[in-house]
Amino acid sequence: MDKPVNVVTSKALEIGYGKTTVAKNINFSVAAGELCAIVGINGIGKSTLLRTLGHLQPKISGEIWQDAEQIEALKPEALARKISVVLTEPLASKNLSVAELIGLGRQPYTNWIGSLTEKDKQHVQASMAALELTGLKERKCHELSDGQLQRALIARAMAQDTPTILLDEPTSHLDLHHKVQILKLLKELADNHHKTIVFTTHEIDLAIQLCDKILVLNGKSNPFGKPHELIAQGAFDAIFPSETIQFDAQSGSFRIRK
Ligand SMILES: Nc1ncnc2c1ncn2[C@@H]1O[C@H](COP(=O)(O)OP(=O)(O)OP(=O)(O)O)[C@@H](O)[C@H]1O
Repeated sequence: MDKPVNVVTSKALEIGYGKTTVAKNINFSVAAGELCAIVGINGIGKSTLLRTLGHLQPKISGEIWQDAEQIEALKPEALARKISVVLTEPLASKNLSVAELIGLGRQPYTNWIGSLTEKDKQHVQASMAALELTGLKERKCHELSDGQLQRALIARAMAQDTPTILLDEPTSHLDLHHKVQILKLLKELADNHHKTIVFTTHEIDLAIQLCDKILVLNGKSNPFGKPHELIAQGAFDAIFPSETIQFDAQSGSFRIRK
């Protein structure tokens, strides 16, 4: 059998700030074509983990691998061609047009002036088309709805053309329809464009329905696996206090305890 390609792996990973540990014992492996959600309660360390995986902050201990290389061994240019990161932070300039924002995704490939070649422009156009943004390409980013801006940020990551895409809460501030739309787009990017996609979310029910893999940060063992395996292990049962919310393994969703 062929070896899986573009695998992002963590082994005994410990994350945090300075000497303060936020989470440890994090072990997972996500391959090309797989969509993986990181879930867990507020403050458990989802965003910290995502930033650590993108090498935007240092780990405390353990290992993060992108295929056969540990990410600390990658030079910044090599990292920018392997991993794109979509964060929740506000944009530095919302005065950019949608096309300009997506064009920034080509920075790892452009010359020092940042001018786009024909190939770069083709990537920008393909990303715009995939995220259904072509009709909005002249719009300024401050004129977009939250859902449209989220799509533009994902298009920028797609234009960066990295095998791995990491996203921090790509569905926050969106209504249910647009949450599902974004998650289906991510699934489509993983399936049809063979990306390795890891994102943080509070939408556990949706992640169970749509993701190939889920990492549950729970402050202890941090179970990881396919949704049905995690359901069978009871990994979702103790995420929230049982006196308020119960996980229903039959439907794979949470129920309010009345
Ligand atoms: N820059 C920072 N310096 C020190 N501690 C931080 C910093 N950012 C976050 N923390 C702490 O790290 C812990 C994990 O925060 P993080 O944002 O990763 O959690 P999260 O699971 O993404 O939370 P949420 O679901 O609320 O977004 C929290 O206790 C938080 O206060």
